[in-house]
Amino acid sequence: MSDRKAAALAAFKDLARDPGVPKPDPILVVDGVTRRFGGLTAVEVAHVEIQRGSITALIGPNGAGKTTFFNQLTGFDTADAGKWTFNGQSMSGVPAHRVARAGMVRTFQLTKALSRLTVLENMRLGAQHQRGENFWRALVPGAWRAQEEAITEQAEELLTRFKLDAKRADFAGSLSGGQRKLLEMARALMVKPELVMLDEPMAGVNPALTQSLLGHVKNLRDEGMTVLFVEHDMDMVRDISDWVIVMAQGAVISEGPPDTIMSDPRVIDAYLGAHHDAPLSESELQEQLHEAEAALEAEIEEETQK
Ligand SMILES: Nc1ncnc2c1ncn2[C@@H]1O[C@H](COP(=O)(O)OP(=O)(O)OP(=O)(O)O)[C@@H](O)[C@H]1O
Repeated sequence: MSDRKAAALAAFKDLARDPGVPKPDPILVVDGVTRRFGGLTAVEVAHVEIQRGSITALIGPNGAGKTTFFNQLTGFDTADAGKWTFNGQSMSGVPAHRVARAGMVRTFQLTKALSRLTVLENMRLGAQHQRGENFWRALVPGAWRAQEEAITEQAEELLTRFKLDAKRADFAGSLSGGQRKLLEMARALMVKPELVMLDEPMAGVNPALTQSLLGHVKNLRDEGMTVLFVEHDMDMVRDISDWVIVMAQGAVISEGPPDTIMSDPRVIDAYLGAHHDAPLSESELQEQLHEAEAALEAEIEEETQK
């Protein structure tokens, strides 16, 4: 186990499993964030803290509000109410590019427009907000060029690390599902973030690339970054997260370690209540089937005894 993993686990060791439980050293603190779409309250998070230097998974049934919450925190969506701080600095209402510049960045799925750019161009775009203001650009072209070169150099380094260097001149749209995920992660690192927020990092990834992607996510923590990710794949959640936060119907309903979180009755209720997309592994599914069969048999027996 890496030192950082051990430190992260030590930080969570004695924490209560309550929604909103305070963390020893939070990098992100959220209070009273709500988002309504017409009559629907998509997000209603009373309080939540993300521990610095850890990998935290955000899980919950479809429509629980995870993506909306991510979008609010990173400035891509507005909140109807609420406050949140990153490193003690208020981020409520701050636009996305400034949130990223402050060190909090989220990954994005490749849009159509980005697919038509090359891999290297995508990386360079990731650094967009690092650039000097246009004013200085006009006045000091030499300095600008030096910065451009530094950005390209950083992009090349990251592409090598993510084994995408051979693809640098290819259109991003030609990459496989897993390579796209690697590019999304590499692009986010262009701003040298402290907190990396990953939206479904394993979605659409071929099993051959799974381990490599998991390794990259763990590396982020081992290099001192904090990772918060939304994911439906419970095997991945168990494999890499130090702590799990569960959302349902917009609110945080439970928190806890990955190996026990799914046995929390509040979590079971939330997933069963959602009637779809329960994040069950094969063995859990089997167990649930057995339980249902046993219950049915007991019921039949009861009926026949009447
Ligand atoms: N722009 C929007 N306009 C109207 N309703 C929206 C909008 N965005 C999200 N919603 C609704 O808000 C709720 C939360 O959606 P959200 O996508 O945040 O959930 P999620 O937990 O990320 O779900 P999934 O796991 O399926 O991605 C859903 O009921 C969704 O239909």
